[in-house]
Amino acid sequence: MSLLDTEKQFHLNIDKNDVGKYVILTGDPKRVKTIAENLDDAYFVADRREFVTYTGYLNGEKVSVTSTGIGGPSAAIAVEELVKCGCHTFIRVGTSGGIDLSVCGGDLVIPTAAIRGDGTSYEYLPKDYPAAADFSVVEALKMSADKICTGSEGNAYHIGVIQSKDSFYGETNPETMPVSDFLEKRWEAYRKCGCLTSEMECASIFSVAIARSVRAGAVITAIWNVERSKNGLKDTVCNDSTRAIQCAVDAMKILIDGDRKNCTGGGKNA
Ligand SMILES: O=P(O)(O)O[C@H]1O[C@H](CO)[C@@H](O)[C@H]1O
Ligand SMILES: O=c1cc[nH]c(=O)[nH]1
Repeated sequence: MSLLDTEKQFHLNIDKNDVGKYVILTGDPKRVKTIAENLDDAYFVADRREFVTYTGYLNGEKVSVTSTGIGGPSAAIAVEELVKCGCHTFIRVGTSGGIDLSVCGGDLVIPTAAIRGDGTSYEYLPKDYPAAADFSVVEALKMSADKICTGSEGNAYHIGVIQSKDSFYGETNPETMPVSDFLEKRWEAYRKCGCLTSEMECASIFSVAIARSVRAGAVITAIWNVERSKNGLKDTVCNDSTRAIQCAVDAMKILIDGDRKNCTGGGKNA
């Protein structure tokens, strides 16, 4: 008998009765309650380490919200333990720093894939395998972003490749690092390739999802874009996740309804 054989998952302190099969993930534990307020009849489930979980309902289906903490290792643990509890569909709601000049502070970014600048994904996938988001999740997020962003005074949304990395300050203060040359050249190459924005969990989350045959996608708010100010463009700072949360919630409803219509239990192998 090991500590891992208990009914409750070792880190998240949840079991399969505590969570729905559909889960919204987010980095910040304090964002979980705010997201859960968008579910019907949401209730608190567990709070251990960086992992806070609430459960409620969308369109009558049980849906959970769980925080992953910052970075790939803890995000991978969250997805692993949720999959062990039967979860098969994940949408990450996150924040990021814009890279492509078209991305303004407050814009939404829906990744099709994440550059694997994390360490965790290398313990899951071969090094040349892409950390791609699940297409049906991307499609559902695009449908909801179309509705949220069309005709609104607010910000645009973008779909494409993003960067995941392990060091926040390696992104924001690369010039202070002994490896500044490497970091700055790499960032510039990503920018030239059209990489949209930079965050810290998608590559690991998508990689675990691929390895475990479940679906994962993300909607990320770019809270600023230093490339814009460097290039003489206006750089607005907007750290408001309201639209990303709405986009994720609406997309989850689309996925739930789609699974019901197709008479599948959801998930990749359904
Ligand atoms: O807002 P969250 O989801 O935490 O995402 C971003 O914010 C954190 C860094 O400030 C990293 O976790 C990064 O991925
Ligand atoms: O610039 C940013 C902002 C949020 N999160 C990141 O990882 N980078």
